[in-house]
Amino acid sequence: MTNVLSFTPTTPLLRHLSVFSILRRRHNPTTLKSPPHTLSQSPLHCAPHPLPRPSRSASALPAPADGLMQDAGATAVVLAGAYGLVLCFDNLTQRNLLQQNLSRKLVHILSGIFFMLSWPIFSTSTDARYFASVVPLVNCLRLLLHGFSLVTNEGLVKSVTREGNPKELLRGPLYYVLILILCALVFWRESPVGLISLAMMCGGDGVADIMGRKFGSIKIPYNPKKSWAGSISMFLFGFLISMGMLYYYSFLGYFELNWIQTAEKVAFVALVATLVESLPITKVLDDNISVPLASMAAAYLIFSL
Ligand SMILES: C/C(=C\COP(=O)(O)O)CCC[C@H](C)CCC[C@H](C)CCCC(C)C
Ligand SMILES: Nc1ccn([C@@H]2O[C@H](COP(=O)(O)OP(=O)(O)O)[C@@H](O)[C@H]2O)c(=O)n1
Repeated sequence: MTNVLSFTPTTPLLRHLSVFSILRRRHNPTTLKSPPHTLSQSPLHCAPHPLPRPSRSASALPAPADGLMQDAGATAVVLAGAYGLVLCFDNLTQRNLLQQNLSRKLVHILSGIFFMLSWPIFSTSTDARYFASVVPLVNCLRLLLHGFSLVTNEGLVKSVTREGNPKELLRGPLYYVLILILCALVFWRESPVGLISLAMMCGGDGVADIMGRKFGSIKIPYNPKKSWAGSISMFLFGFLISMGMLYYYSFLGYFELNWIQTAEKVAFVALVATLVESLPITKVLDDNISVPLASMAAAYLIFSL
């Protein structure tokens, strides 16, 4: 199998791989007629492996309806997961088993990571990304309703804000879900750019807060609100979670990676994200916007080389 990380925008958006068709392919070696493509590079789209059309029994639904059912079900499952995650941390915070700040950060870290992990359960349809984007969109509406106090939900506010002020929902958390929507729609499962950017925002920035608050006695010279411990954690966890996510998608057959090159490129993106996160610009630009956007730009450039 050619071991190259490569993507191409020229190949039309062929049928995307879903975890089921990949597992079917993996466990049915006879269908793997030829090694996957080696493609020219571009960071926007990878042409999925040539997939044989799955054989369908006479009683099976026609492909579009089948995909529609799968995407509708996946959307319901991920929506329930999102609601359950926040409810779980709400309970832990309400029972004072978890500090509010830590609860918010764990929701920050886990929401995006679980969201990315869920993408392969959606169908191979080119519309699957729109179904997946419904989840952060529903949460966006939820944050708006609660942020403007049109609806009250103590638990959500307590598990997702710093001081328990509903208006806080209209900043960090809202930008966070908007970035989830952007990455799902623009990059989806086809490109490492979205996965790496979300890993930096969720894993890197989230862990930086936890480690920085706990061990951040030595501050960064140009930003006394940030610390070396926080920034080093941002780099390390942003890198590790990005690589882990790329390995997950590689295992499922979405990417073929040259791991040495990929590690070097992801390290570069993690460095850029860490530098941006350390800047004293939070009052002007929330780091749930600056970190993922800087990561997208850096990842797009470095994966184009
Ligand atoms: C607390 C959050 C952001 C705050 O960021 P910061 O200001 O501390 O830098 C995250 C808010 C998460 C949101 C309420 C729920 C998002 C759920 C997500 C769209 C889907 C998760 C699905 C998965 C299966 C659990
Ligand atoms: N690089 C970093 C990031 C955060 N932190 C610590 O984490 C706290 C919250 O960081 P932040 O303002 O970036 O929080 P969010 O905007 O990510 O919620 C900071 O006030 C620091 O105590 C750090 O020490 N070093």
